[in-house]
Amino acid sequence: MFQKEEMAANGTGVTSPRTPLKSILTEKAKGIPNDSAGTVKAQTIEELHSLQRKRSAPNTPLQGTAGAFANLSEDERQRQQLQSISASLASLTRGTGPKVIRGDPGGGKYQAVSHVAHHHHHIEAPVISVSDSSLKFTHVLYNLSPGELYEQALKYEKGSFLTSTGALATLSGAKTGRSPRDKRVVIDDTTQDELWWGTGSPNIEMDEHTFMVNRERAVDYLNSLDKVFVNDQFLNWDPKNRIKVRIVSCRAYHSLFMHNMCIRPTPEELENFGTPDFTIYNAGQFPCNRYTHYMTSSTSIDINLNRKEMVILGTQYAGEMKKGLFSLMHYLMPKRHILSLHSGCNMGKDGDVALFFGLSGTGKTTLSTDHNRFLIGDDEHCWSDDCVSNIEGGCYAKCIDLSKEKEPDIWNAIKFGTVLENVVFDEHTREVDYTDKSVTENTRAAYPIEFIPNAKIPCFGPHPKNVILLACDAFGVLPPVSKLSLAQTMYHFISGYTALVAGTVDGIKEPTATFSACFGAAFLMLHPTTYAAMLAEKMQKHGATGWLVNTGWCGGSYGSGNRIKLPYTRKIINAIHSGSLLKATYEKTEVFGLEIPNEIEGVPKEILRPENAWADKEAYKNTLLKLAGLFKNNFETFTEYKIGEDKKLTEEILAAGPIF
Ligand SMILES: Nc1ncnc2c1ncn2[C@@H]1O[C@H](COP(=O)(O)OP(=O)(O)O)[C@@H](O)[C@H]1O
Ligand SMILES: C=C(OP(=O)(O)O)C(=O)O
Ligand SMILES: [Ca+2]
Ligand SMILES: [Mn+2]
Repeated sequence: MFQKEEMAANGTGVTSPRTPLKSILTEKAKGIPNDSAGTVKAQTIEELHSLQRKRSAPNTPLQGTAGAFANLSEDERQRQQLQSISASLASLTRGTGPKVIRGDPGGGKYQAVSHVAHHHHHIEAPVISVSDSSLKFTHVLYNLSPGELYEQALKYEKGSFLTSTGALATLSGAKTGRSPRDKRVVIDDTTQDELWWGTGSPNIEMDEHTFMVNRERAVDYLNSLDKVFVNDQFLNWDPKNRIKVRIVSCRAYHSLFMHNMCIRPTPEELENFGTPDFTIYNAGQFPCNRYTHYMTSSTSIDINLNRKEMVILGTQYAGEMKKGLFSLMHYLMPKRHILSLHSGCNMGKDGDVALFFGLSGTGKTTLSTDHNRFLIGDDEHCWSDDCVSNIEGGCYAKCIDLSKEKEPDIWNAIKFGTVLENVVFDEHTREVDYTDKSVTENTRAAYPIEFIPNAKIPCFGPHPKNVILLACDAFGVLPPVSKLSLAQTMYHFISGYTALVAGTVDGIKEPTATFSACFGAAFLMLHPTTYAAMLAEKMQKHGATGWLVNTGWCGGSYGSGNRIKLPYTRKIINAIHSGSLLKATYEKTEVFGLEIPNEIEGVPKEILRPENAWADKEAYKNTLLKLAGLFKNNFETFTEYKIGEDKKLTEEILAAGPIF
């Protein structure tokens, strides 16, 4: 247990008061009044420095003997917390192993506390490194604050820098995006029947034993380190359906990223945190063993629903943690009859809520972050019988070509506390060049949602009125906006289309169509029709209107046309929110059968109808038919499925695709 003498011996406890030395006055100084207020109370330099940092619970462990009563319970709390963390990190196949103690090995500001119940004396951190892992100590940096994490990153992690606006610039290493091919899900008696496997599914199977092999590898790696970061946080703002998550990681960057992205507990909530519902072991700096069964590269992201654990090896891209937890929610929430959504969400002053679905880069974050509306969340939500709630506590915005004029709220959110991934900055001024793609095109900013001035906190709201499906159509044939019937909404939701221009190689780049069921197949755990049926039911019940918005090209495909200007898309979105677009007159398009409004205030009439915007009408028609064919091929896999109990709706959905 924790003992006072040992604390004093460690240099951080109380020392016996010394008699201050008498000051010597020189002849010269005699005329100058003694400014007693300018003398510090500290007796030593260490003490002086310790005064600089005000103690606070719960992130900074208590030092000294302030408040005997509070101290006791704090010790006990810390002991329990450490027991829980070391249980998390225990090797499950060996009797002995590294021990977890609290604090930073290098900092000296943290107090080492022995957690091992049967050790009644304090054990000091080893001075020499020992090869016997049972003698090894791993320090836990538990729920550190952004300031503490900045210091850790700047001091120990190469590639960490302060930018001119106070953000923490980091590098995610070799991987600058997710590795969906390296994702594995444990197949067991339960998941075999419950989950979506096979063609089109993101869930590639792995057996329980292999999961344990990777888990052991991750845990051993984490335990071999001098320190690990532990975040205990929440998912889902709906208090009835909150999930407790623990993230064990090796980098301050990862800890700060999750601090920003998950919901941050209050000190009281942290005190009563208890056992997490799910734990991530992020040993991303360390590769998996490619000779292990099921491994096809040195990266592996493994989910075990039965053990409520996720293991990350061989990738430091922080988005894996965020989207791994999203996959978990896609499993847990439908079990509670709650629909999990890959969407942004915001609310107007009158309480009208809109959802923004779309694949990566289509505008969920950009368009849900709207200065005239309250932001509920930018990427992951739950729709229950009571409300729509954000799963996360932060946003993850793309930064490529970010401009202050077009996206002021995101721009201003990039300040102290924000993690800026893989951006390039001026070595001297530390000003970020958002146009620079030298590291990657997928540059990102992760910030707490309250960095957006009009965030709706707590992040939930009433049932949605509008469901906006975003597609960045690089073919340039989908209209900038169309109103959808329920069947059309379901057809496009299940299709999950977008077409981006991949790569930055010189020469002409063909747009490539991507179809991703429910606008996020990569994160689905159950068959897409499960989610689709729930969406249809909810939209019907609450009378929500579906819209298809093309945030991509118009007047031609990528190369000849241009991307629709963001201010125009914002005007379109405003007309949806205000209800004015619902009252417009419409005309139906051929092939896709989409209802296009005849006019929208502030948007040039000629861009509303794609064929009018294209100079080459024949090229337009050919491109349109090409895309329609791609839609048809993609939907083939779904034609055998029923969507919910409503047979009529299923038939309507099948008929709601392109006809040619
Ligand atoms: N018309 C437009 N509508 C939406 N986004 C646009 C438009 N034109 C350009 N963009 C850019 O496209 C990107 C959309 O990315 P983002 O909102 O992060 O997508 P998501 O959150 O869906 O992954 C942003 O960089 C944004 O500036
Ligand atoms: C973080 C991601 O989300 P998005 O690109 O949709 O913002 C991702 O897909 O890796
Ligand atoms: Ca996403
Ligand atoms: Mn986004």
